[in-house]
Amino acid sequence: MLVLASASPRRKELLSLLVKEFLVLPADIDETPYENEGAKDYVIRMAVEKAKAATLIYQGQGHQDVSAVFMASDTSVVVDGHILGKPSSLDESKSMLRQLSGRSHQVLTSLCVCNQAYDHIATQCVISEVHFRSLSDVEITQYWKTGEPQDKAGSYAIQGVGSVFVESLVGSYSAVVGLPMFESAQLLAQFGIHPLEEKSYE
Ligand SMILES: Cc1cn([C@H]2C[C@H](O)[C@@H](COP(=O)(O)OP(=O)(O)OP(=O)(O)O)O2)c(=O)[nH]c1=O
Repeated sequence: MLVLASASPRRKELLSLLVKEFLVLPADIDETPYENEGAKDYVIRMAVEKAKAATLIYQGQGHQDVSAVFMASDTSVVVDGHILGKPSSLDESKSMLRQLSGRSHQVLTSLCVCNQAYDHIATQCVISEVHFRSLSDVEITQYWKTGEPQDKAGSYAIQGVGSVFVESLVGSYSAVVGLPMFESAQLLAQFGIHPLEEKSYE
């Protein structure tokens, strides 16, 4: 059984394109970066912690499948070395989007796939470069009212209305949305999960 350690509907939707059956177990972890922690180290640590937390929940639920595979991811927006998570207020959203206005930023999405014994842990970090046009304060406030920025890293969604801010993207679109498809397939293959070889597609 594959277990997706995530509360993100985007991740569930994207993974369902690769794997027909999997269990979703959201893992609640402390997402505070360590002091001076680099963005790449941070997103990888987050994915590993989410995956490990899911193994504990899985075992606590009494599942007996020792061959279960766990997968988790983390997406952060990085500008001038600052990690932007999800905004908790309009003020925070304004501050984030003003920082992103009229320039480029990076979106880092990590992946962790592991087994229950943790003797096989595969990780990866996908970095994409996104360029925003200049944003006015009025549209930032209007955007907040759409409800879209609230649960998104950096306070925007490239797959939603936020797409009107995005002048260009160099990298992986699916990674920015929350789950890098190419890299996910590669890591899952290390654990014997091969999307296009599943019999259910025949
Ligand atoms: C930049 C960007 C982020 N996002 C989302 C992806 C992630 O769901 C979210 C970043 O927060 P995360 O902490 O990576 O994920 P999450 O809390 O939503 O889910 P979980 O930790 O349980 O897996 O922002 C978009 O949907 N579109 C975008 O363009």
